Amino acid sequence: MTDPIILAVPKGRILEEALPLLARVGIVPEPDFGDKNSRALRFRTNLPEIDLIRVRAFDVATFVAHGAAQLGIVGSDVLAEFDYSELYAPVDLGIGHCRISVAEPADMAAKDDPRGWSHVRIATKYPHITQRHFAARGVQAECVKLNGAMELAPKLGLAPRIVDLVSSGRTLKENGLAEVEVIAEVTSRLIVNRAAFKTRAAEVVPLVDGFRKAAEGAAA
Ligand SMILES: Nc1ncnc2c1ncn2[C@@H]1O[C@H](COP(=O)(O)OP(=O)(O)OP(=O)(O)O)[C@@H](O)[C@H]1O
Ligand SMILES: O=P(O)(O)OC[C@H]1O[C@H](OP(=O)(O)OP(=O)(O)O)[C@H](O)[C@@H]1O
Repeated sequence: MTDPIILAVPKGRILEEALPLLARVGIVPEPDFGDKNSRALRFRTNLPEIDLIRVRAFDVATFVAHGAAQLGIVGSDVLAEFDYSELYAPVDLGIGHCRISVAEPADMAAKDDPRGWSHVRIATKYPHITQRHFAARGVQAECVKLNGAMELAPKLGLAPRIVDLVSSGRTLKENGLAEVEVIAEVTSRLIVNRAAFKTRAAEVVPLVDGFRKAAEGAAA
């Protein structure tokens, strides 16, 4: 028997939105998969030819790019940050809606003009997106890499501005920050390892079609 196809799913907030989508594709994971207390990392499904792994959001792209998993579900923020050439992202799944934005303390934003910036210091989990965004208009971005809680950086003097994900805007507001520029809108994508798309086409192509139909059905 050939090895099962492995689908990598992020264990954070996308997981909840991914479960109904998987059901529409006809993939029902074993019960432990949705249980945040479970320590298991690899899970069987109702389909013997498909297993799921639950990994950190940024690691979904790494597992799939290296062919350790054939498919994955990942935010377009992660794809833009890594820009892996081994990945093909054929389906916008319409889940995980948010945006990636520049923010700064609300009192500073009230009198700031982003058009006047020539050099910015930014705390972020996304240094490549940040540098590309600012380089495109000739602004030099010096990034301090953090893995979370970016919102603390301005008040504590680590960096006056941040680049982070924003959805309701509540996290910014509760930390005295204001959004000053939207860099990009974000949704989650189905990603496929390019080599697997060719070598395991008989299994991968119907799955990609299944996800496309499930995403279109949810949007209709
Ligand atoms: N506020 C949000 N609203 C909607 N989608 C979001 C939001 N925050 C993050 N996402 C999406 O979910 C993905 C995972 O988010 P995030 O990195 O915050 O999760 P996490 O569980 O903290 O991940 P990790 O622990 O691996 O860093 C992001 O890459 C993004 O695509
Ligand atoms: O605009 P809001 O609706 O407040 O959402 C934005 C927050 O959501 C994400 O964090 P998450 O909750 O995933 O936690 P994390 O920073 O620990 O990853 C993001 O990093 C922001 O902090």
